[in-house]
Amino acid sequence: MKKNIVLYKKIPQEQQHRLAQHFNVTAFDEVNEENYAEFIEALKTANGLIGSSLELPEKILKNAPHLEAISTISVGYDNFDLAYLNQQGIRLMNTPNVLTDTTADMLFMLVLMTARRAVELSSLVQDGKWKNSIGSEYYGTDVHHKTIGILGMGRIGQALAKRAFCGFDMPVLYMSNRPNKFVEQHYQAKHCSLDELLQLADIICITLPLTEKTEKLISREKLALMKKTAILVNGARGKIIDEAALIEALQNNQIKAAGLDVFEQEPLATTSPLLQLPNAVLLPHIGSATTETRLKMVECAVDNLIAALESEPPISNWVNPNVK
Ligand SMILES: NC(=O)C1=CN([C@@H]2O[C@H](COP(=O)(O)OP(=O)(O)OC[C@H]3O[C@@H](n4cnc5c(N)ncnc54)[C@H](OP(=O)(O)O)[C@@H]3O)[C@@H](O)[C@H]2O)C=CC1
Ligand SMILES: O=CC(=O)O
Repeated sequence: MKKNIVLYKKIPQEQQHRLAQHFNVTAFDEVNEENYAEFIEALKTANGLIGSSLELPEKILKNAPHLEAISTISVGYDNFDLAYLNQQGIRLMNTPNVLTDTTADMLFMLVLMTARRAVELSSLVQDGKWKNSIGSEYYGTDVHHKTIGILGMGRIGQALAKRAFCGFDMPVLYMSNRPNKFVEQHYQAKHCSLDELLQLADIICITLPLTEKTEKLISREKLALMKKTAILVNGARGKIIDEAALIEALQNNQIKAAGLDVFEQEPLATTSPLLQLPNAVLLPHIGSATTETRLKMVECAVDNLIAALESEPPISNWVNPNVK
């Protein structure tokens, strides 16, 4: 007999068809206020879940007493309570690797956009305000040969270090749980403490996961350590930065600029002071958002769910393999 699964994201037809060959699928393009009760009802018989961009804490998953596996279409899994999943014996799978290069490309784009003031200057053209050759008040900052500081030297951190060192001749500093021989040998990267990195780097990029240890890691005190000319780029999770403190630092020109793909609350509120700041470049969480990569992520997540519900371990991309 087929197992029951709930799909809570719109995915390509072909991939939904693959799921339907293996499972009874209850599908939601997204979960919202209107279909929330229906979603909770579907959880009651669900053996598996697949989707992304939804907080699924214990109080929601309690409605799913038969749940065996969750396949998230993302590499990050901070929207789940891992301790609860472990306690309940629920397998969690994610989609690492397939999005690494695309996310690193986006991060480097955000570095360049922020340093070269791309949004601000593009709007001059679009608003018909480009009348003369631009003056020094609009000059940007060089990126090549500047020191990049990377927080978290995992898959995306390494791909970013490669772009910075090989493409832009940038000395690389990094902060990670442990030294990484590969980046030290190939990109001459130097392992340092968080405080050292914040004091020395010209461009600081966050590629850490959101955990209890990294939440608000970039606090008011840490922002105060950065150079006045520093650029801060976050392509990981918004809650790693104290956003109110960052807004103040940008308003007071305590640091030069920030490039943000992620925010404490998403979508960003239309009342956020960040929207008024010319020295903030804001993107709507698009790290992996290319047609090719999003398709690979869905394919990977579908494979993961089929394996999690139909195979014996070892299973790829298993976040909590301690759960049998
Ligand atoms: N903007 C977007 O659209 C996207 C955002 N992301 C975000 O990027 C994050 C990173 O992805 P990825 O590179 O694949 O993940 P990885 O797990 O490969 O890399 C994370 C790195 O951070 C290190 N780390 C974790 N906690 C700490 C800490 N407290 N101090 C220092 N280092 C730490 C890890 O070390 P160790 O292995 O020792 O724990 C690891 O090296 C994801 O978790 C996700 O949140 C990812 C894709 C797209
Ligand atoms: O934010 C995206 C992810 O894959 O994690």
